[in-house]
Amino acid sequence: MAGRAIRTVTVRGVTFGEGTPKVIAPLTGGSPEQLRSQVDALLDVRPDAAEWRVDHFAPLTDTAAVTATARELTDRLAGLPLLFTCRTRAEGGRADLDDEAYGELTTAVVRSGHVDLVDVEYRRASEVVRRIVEAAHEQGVPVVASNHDFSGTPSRDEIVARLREMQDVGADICKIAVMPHSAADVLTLLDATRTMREEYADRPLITMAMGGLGLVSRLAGRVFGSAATFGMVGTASAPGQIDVAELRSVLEVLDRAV
Ligand SMILES: O=C1C[C@@](O)(C(=O)O)C[C@@H](O)[C@@H]1O
Repeated sequence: MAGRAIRTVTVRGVTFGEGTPKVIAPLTGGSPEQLRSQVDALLDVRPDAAEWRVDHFAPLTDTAAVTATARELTDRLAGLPLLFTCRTRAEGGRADLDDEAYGELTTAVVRSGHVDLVDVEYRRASEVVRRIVEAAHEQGVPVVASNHDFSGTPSRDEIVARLREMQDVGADICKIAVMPHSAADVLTLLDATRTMREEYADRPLITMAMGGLGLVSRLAGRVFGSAATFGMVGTASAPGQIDVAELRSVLEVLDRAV
């Protein structure tokens, strides 16, 4: 698609920002055992990357346990990139952490060297965001800045403004998820993605409208400018995700046509 030249992001041989949108599969296990069996299921369908949604993990505040588990997951994923995500309640996740605790956990895991990419909710306290981004970049870990609106869909200009703010805080990839209540909302998300990609983005974007109405936005990244899409292996981490295998086959159909 048309657009500005962007700085692609490559981790473990997977490049975000060129070619077919990359498929990321979430791991939502509550214990190391559950996570192990999710990884095994995920390896069978080979997404491009895995996301550890640590907010589903029971000993969330035990940094040593989280870090040890990150290491185990990375080993077990056998070369598949791992995105570390602590999704707070404010953004639709389960982590009941204040901004300081969120920052401490995320920074510690990044510094451990056991994750390949890190999600940072860019609307947490600016000092906390700055510290995580700095730690990640010192460690050579690309930052996926994120924002989620589970209640509705902001205007096109507001979505674009948020994605630009993410670039300003030093994100390497900028991600936004919104909840549509109409087909017009889905179009708003897609138009914001296209506008950002064509006019302002100098790095990869990941965007989606959630829920059944928004599913089309999870499939059409190649056309509108989203570099990745989340697909599930058994358990979804957000409404509207479909199975990795189905997702891949639709992406391939679209890819052949574009
Ligand atoms: O940010 C996102 C996107 C997401 O919310 C989705 O809608 O697919 C799923 C989350 O696990 C991930 O962290």
